[in-house]
Amino acid sequence: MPVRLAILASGRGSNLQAILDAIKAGVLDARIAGVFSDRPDALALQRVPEALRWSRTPKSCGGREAFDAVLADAVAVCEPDWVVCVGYMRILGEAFVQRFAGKILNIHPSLLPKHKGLHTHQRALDDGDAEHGASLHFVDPELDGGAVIAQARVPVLPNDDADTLAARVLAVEHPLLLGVLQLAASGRLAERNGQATLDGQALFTPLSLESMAT
Ligand SMILES: Nc1nc2c(c(=O)[nH]1)N[C@@H](CN(C=O)c1ccc(C(=O)N[C@@H](CCC(=O)O)C(=O)O)cc1)CN2
Ligand SMILES: NCC(=O)N[C@@H]1O[C@H](COP(=O)([O-])[O-])[C@@H](O)[C@H]1O
Repeated sequence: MPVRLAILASGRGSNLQAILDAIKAGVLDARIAGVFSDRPDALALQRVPEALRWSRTPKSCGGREAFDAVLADAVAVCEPDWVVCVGYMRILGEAFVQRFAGKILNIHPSLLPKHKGLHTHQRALDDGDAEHGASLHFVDPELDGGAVIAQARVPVLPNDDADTLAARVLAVEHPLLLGVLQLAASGRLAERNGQATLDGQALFTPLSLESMAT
């Protein structure tokens, strides 16, 4: 039975497109139950049929807390097995996180716990990091503080700027996301007591792209 994915996105949706392509290719046993955005103009919304799109602005809902509640109700309607944040640029409130506890995943463009938050590529450059990358983690109320499931690493090159580095990271985000979603779809992934577990065993170090490929 395909797992039901509720997608939260605020932007162009290349990670969503990677999910759609994997489903179509038959390599991800999942279906998109809905795409939810805080930005009605998000290109991610255009990647799915209109019936799967939902968008409101926090302002139209009367502020952040009210928006989170309306969003949670809308996500609940599609009865997701997993809620997947792919470039969703709003911090989810505690009530939302608790309502979907253990089911919310996020892809973050840094090697957590380094560079939580925004502008991660420029910060990696500013810090002179030799490598950078992406993390796939469970979402908890703390921003980018949830248990890390998997990471993909890329070198920082001498002539990099934030855009070239972001492009190199994005290229590994897609396989990282799909590798973790395949584990989720096969029932092997879970969050227990704030820890990521695979086949019931706690993950003390994040999975790598290579380890998920085998
Ligand atoms: N409770 C949580 N919510 C979210 C998490 C999380 O780990 N815990 N991850 C984020 C995604 N994210 C980084 O991966 C992230 C999203 C948004 C922000 C942020 O500072 N947003 C600002 C608004 C920014 C804007 O409008 O452009 C804000 O919400 O005030 C930082 C990191 C998804 N949610
Ligand atoms: N803090 C969250 C964050 O910055 N997420 C990042 O937004 C981009 C979305 O790209 P996409 O819309 O092409 O999938 C991705 O690089 C993702 O890591």
